[in-house]
Amino acid sequence: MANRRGTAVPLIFHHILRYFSVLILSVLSYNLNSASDDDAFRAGQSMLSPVAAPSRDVRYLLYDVNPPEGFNLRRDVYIRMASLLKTLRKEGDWVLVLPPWGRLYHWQSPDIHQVRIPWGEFFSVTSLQAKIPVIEYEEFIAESGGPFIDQILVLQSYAEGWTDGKWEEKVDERPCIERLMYSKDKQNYYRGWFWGYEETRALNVTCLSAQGHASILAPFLQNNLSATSVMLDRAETVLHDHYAGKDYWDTRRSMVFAKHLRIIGDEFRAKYLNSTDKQDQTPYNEDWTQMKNRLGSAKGGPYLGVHLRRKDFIWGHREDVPSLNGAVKKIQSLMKKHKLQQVFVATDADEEELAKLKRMLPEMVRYEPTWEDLELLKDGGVAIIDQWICAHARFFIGTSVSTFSFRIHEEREILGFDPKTTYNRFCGDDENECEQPTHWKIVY
Ligand SMILES: C[C@@H]1O[C@H](OP(=O)(O)OP(=O)(O)OC[C@H]2O[C@@H](n3cnc4c(=O)[nH]c(N)nc43)[C@H](O)[C@@H]2O)[C@@H](O)[C@H](O)[C@@H]1O
Repeated sequence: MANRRGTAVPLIFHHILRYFSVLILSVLSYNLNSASDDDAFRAGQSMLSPVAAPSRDVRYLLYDVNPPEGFNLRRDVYIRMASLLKTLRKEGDWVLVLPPWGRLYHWQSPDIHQVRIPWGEFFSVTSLQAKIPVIEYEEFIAESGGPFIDQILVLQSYAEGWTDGKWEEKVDERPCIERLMYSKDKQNYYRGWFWGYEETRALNVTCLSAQGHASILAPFLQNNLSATSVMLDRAETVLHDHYAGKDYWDTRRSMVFAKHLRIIGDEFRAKYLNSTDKQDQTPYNEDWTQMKNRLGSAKGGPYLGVHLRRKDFIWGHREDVPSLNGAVKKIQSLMKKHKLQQVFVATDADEEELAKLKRMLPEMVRYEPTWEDLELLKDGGVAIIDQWICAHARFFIGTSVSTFSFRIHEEREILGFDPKTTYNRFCGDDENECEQPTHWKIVY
């Protein structure tokens, strides 16, 4: 119920905003009607900027990611943007605008509205705010006075690749290499995907070749631009400032799952897997800044946790992904080895593979939401519940190079599990060297 209320308010808000933005756009288009060429348009822009001056000297950093990228890579890009924001704030009052969730390739549940989803439906925004200032996109629209983004910088690599085969960190404004995903409307504003907010427009779009860690963009944003709101598109182009360092872990720890999702996961654990925080020694503190479970202190619930990535991972016939037969054999041997009677399986397998899996592994426990649950939680919420349950298992095994599995590793690291129980993956049936995942030790 809480979730229903949570979505209803932004929807009304959205309609009001849509009304006002259409009004603003019509007034502006009337004023700018005479701007026939680009120069006149830009001259008009500086006099009549539709972005109302915010009360303080705030600058907004927005970002988006390459459309085919999935949920858990996007969570990783958030960490990179958080580092950039931290660097930017050394010289200005920058705020990170959270890109609404939606239209993700993997979120294929039919008949469910999955666009313009605020971060608050999946994560605790107050927890994020304990690390850096963030606001939801609709707050940005309200605060900045309209659905306009001053400047979009589309990040790209260098057309010429690495110079002399040498890795060098650099940033330069360059002609766009790929066809832009933005087009001009009648008023000469740029329209684009903008997370499903049809009324959003950008005033300017240019391309920036960037090679290096996220914070190399800071001097360019601080010194070369006067825009109040800047959006980095293809933000995954830049790397982590310091992967798995203290700052990385602080931001990662601040990405606390929304409470209603954790509660559903906990109730499921208690009901079907005989697993509670007390018995499992996985205490959780709502305030992530106060949470520091010693590595090895968590015991975990009496079940094996499995993340079995299928769909696009098997279509490519990758050699590091097992057949269903191979996966079931490994699961059974792990259950025997660790004396576990139950196995929880998180998977994106299709109906046909699921039916096979159920036949081969009848004891398998899965979180299967009803259509009503799914409508409320969305594919992203269900993915988080699956991850939460896997994160609490006594022993976990995931899928090679899946960021879905990586995020479970991190969650278990935060909960204080012995790394031996976490950094495990399935091997392909014919894989000769089956290297296991790296242990990225938590840093406080
Ligand atoms: C090939 C690459 O694969 C990468 O996927 P990978 O890292 O596994 O992980 P994700 O980026 O999360 O993308 C996989 C998506 O598939 C669904 N999914 C996968 N496994 C499960 C599961 O066990 N339970 C539930 N509920 N949902 C699952 C979920 O929507 C998840 O966000 C993509 O991020 C890249 O963009 C690219 O497509």
